[in-house]
Amino acid sequence: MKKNGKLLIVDDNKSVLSSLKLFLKHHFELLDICSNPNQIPGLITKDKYDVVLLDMNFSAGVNSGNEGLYWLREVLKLDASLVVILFTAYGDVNLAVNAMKEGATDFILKPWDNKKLLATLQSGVELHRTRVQVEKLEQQKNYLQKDLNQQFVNIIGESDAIKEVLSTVKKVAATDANILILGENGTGKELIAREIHQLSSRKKNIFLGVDLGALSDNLFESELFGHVKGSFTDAKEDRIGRFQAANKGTIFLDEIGNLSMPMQAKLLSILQNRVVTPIGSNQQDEIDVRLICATNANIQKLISTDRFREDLLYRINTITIELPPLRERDNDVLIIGEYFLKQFAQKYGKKLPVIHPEAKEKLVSYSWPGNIRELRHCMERAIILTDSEVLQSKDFHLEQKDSHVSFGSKPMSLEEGERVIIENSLKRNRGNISQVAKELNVGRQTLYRKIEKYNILH
Ligand SMILES: Nc1ncnc2c1ncn2[C@@H]1O[C@H](COP(=O)(O)OP(=O)(O)OP(=O)(O)O)[C@@H](O)[C@H]1O
Repeated sequence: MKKNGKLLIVDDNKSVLSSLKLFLKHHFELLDICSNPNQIPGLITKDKYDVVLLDMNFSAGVNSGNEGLYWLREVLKLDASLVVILFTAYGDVNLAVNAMKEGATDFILKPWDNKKLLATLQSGVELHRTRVQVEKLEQQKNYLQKDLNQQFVNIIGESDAIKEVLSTVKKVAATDANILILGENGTGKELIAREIHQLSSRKKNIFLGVDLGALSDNLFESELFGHVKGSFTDAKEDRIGRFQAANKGTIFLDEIGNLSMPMQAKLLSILQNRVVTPIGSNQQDEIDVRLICATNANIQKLISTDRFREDLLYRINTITIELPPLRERDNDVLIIGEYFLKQFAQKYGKKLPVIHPEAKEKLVSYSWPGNIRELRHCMERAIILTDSEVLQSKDFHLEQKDSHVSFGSKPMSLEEGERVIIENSLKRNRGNISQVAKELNVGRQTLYRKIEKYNILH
């Protein structure tokens, strides 16, 4: 017979306790007994039991049932989802009705019938499991609701660079491999993460994004793993973490490079053990999530300066996808720009303007430090402000400072200049040494020597 359910029996009559234990221990996976109700607060923690079978009268000679009602309230304060079944030799209908109003689920009279008692306790276990499931689904729904408010966006672009990314996305989506997406701000890392989820077998389940950059160390654990009511001052109610909410789906951890070392250790242990423990609970929740991480930081540099754990990197980067900056995506600036123009013209009820060839040149030669997000804002602003059918250069307000080339106005030595040139060329050619050597017209060996000399990470 399969044992199912976790039960606590509280009764001051020790012989009642031992005969119940003898009979019920074959049916329940956990069975605790207690003859002193004052021990209840020490015994109950969130989700430890499914059902509490609670005597109504404890002090000798008192049989008003008031003690039972008092302890019923205390039990429910400790875990509101618990199923409490009251147990009394002096039961009457009024007492039963009062107890049910206070949150008891059922009532059993002594002397009891074993078969009936067992059936009542077993349905109590089912009821508790359903309550917990409903609670989780309710919170998952809240997360989903937030996600539904996100607009669905097509991935636009015809450059070789983006085509290559999309072909990798198709290959890896079907697997459950952990993926690390690298790329500057606004290059579409989240969009790509969503696409991977959409193309995976998990697409019917939740995609949950977490901006780690916005989470303090204090919030990290409770947001990701959940907490039980009262485990810290602001924990006003039980709450599931994002890992539990994303169960069977995909979790997207953005800005992973911003995670502090202690939090990296916590994340690593979760990924190794595939279980999370909410703060204040001693129950572990198994997690089945696909992990996609993203960062705009140079992870190798963070590792070499002891700011990122190498073992964590190996856990999260089974596959790495690098998103090229917009300036390296050939004509995509115009293709994506015109797509946004059309979108915003519709949104603001304007006639779709065309872009003057000179303005097109300006858009193509601009370095787009904020990438596609900046392009989107730029197009929105142009549509809002223009009354003309042709958009001129002046209609696009571009940040003139070219952040890519970091030759500032302050004096610089020849060597410093050389270093900046090499770094920029490496960025442009995404670390491809042969292309950089060709572009700078030096031999590969010379280039390697200089990279070493200037301690350039690539
Ligand atoms: N190829 C694309 N086609 C259409 N829209 C895109 C494309 N790539 C990105 N976008 C849009 O650009 C904006 C920025 O994209 P996203 O938020 O995915 O970038 P990110 O790299 O995750 O940014 P951050 O590093 O700041 O978190 C979003 O509005 C997104 O919908």
